[in-house]
Amino acid sequence: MTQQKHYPHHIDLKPVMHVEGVVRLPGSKSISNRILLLSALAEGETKIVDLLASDDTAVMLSALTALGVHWTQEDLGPDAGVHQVHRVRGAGGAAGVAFPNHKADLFMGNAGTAIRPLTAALAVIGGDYTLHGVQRMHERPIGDLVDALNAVGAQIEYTGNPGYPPLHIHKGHITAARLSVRGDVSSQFLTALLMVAPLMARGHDVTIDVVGELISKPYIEITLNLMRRFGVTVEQDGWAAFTVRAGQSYKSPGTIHVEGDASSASYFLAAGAIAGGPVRVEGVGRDSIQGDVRFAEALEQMGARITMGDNWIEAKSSGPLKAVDLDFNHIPDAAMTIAVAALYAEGTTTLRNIASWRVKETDRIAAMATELRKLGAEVEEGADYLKVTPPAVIGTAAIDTYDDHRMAMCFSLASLDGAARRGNTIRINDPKCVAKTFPDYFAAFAGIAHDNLI
Ligand SMILES: O=C(O)C1=C[C@@H](OP(=O)(O)O)[C@@H](O)[C@H](O)C1
Ligand SMILES: C=C(OP(=O)(O)O)C(=O)O
Repeated sequence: MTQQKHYPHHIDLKPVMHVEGVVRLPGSKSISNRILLLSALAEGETKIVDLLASDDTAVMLSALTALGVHWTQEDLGPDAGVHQVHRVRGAGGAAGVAFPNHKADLFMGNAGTAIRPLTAALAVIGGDYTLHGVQRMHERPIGDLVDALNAVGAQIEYTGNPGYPPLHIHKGHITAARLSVRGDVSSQFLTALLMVAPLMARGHDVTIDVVGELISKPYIEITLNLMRRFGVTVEQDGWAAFTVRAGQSYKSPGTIHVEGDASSASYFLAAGAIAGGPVRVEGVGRDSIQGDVRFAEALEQMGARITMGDNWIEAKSSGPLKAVDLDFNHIPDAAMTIAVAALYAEGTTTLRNIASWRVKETDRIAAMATELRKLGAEVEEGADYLKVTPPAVIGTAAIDTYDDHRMAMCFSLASLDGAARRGNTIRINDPKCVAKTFPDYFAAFAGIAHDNLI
């Protein structure tokens, strides 16, 4: 993959006495992969500024190449790294969307934002496609999406275990005007169907009904917002039904800019809240379309001082953090950062309504509980919750990361010196997993870390 850095087998983080500084965030994963697919489905060429460069976007770009979609990355010479520019030539037109290659084998790594929407797009467009990923991808559910599509005439077959990738997509025939999909395992299934609804709404409206409680709702807002930028509006009946009127199709917006990643912001903001600050992240703020900016509210409830502009957020400490007891269904990714920040809070922090953690990069409830306990925390783990009571002083430990970028990034925070609860030397095993969304994470973390104890 293009983003491989030369990472060692492990990284040892010395105790950090103080954090301060400004971090320019990498592009949002959720926005990047949505924009790439929408650009490919649209009519016209889209210029994308500041696309995330990471494993998850690399697999999406490779898939577009395999499908025959033409895209380029501009060589900006000395400006490279300041602003990234990609151009994608859309495969949409008056006759619908036609990818040049009708047969392809697509490796999707462990990118949910790639495999789920692409499965829907390829099932609707039709062809002879196989989609597969890393071993963990083959343990992450996709059955609700496949059921929704096959029920209306798609031809998607499981070539491994039923309900999971790998998949083989054959040419189906979808004419239905109404589909239904479960919303309680992953919101990405609804996102996938929404993104392809205009491809189905040829000559008739298409309505998608959501069965069961929809989780991770702010990600649906990102989907709807970006569809609008590409010229398609969706009528919403609460969170229960979504209708795309007949005759709409995606058109390139010309140039589109990718915001900084709000989930990636959470580690730096938490660092500022724990160990002095101020730490400012640039690239997300009040104007963001990402639900994870609401991480700042949770941090504020823990006692951090937060300030926000249109395109930046800043966090600093204001005395010891306090424990919180909150529902984190709306911010499942950034919520992991709260679980580690809880090491520095007075009292027991409870994270509720996080069952989806169990089907992400790893079983994140189990992994989080195991690794927090290594540092001396008392942890109670339930089917959909976690309770974290911090130790008096954080222990030293080698943290296993389970090929989960967020485990590696979150646990870097345990090296911080926060209030009376001194951080410690922390070994992060297999740190290269951060390449899924943030290949330069440890360099960015080192950039705000000061007065490291040798
Ligand atoms: O649509 C998206 O971009 C995402 C949705 C969320 O997944 P779930 O809907 O499975 O919770 C989130 O955890 C993931 O990192 C990105
Ligand atoms: C759950 C995540 O990823 P994915 O997009 O693969 O679901 C994540 O990035 O935390």
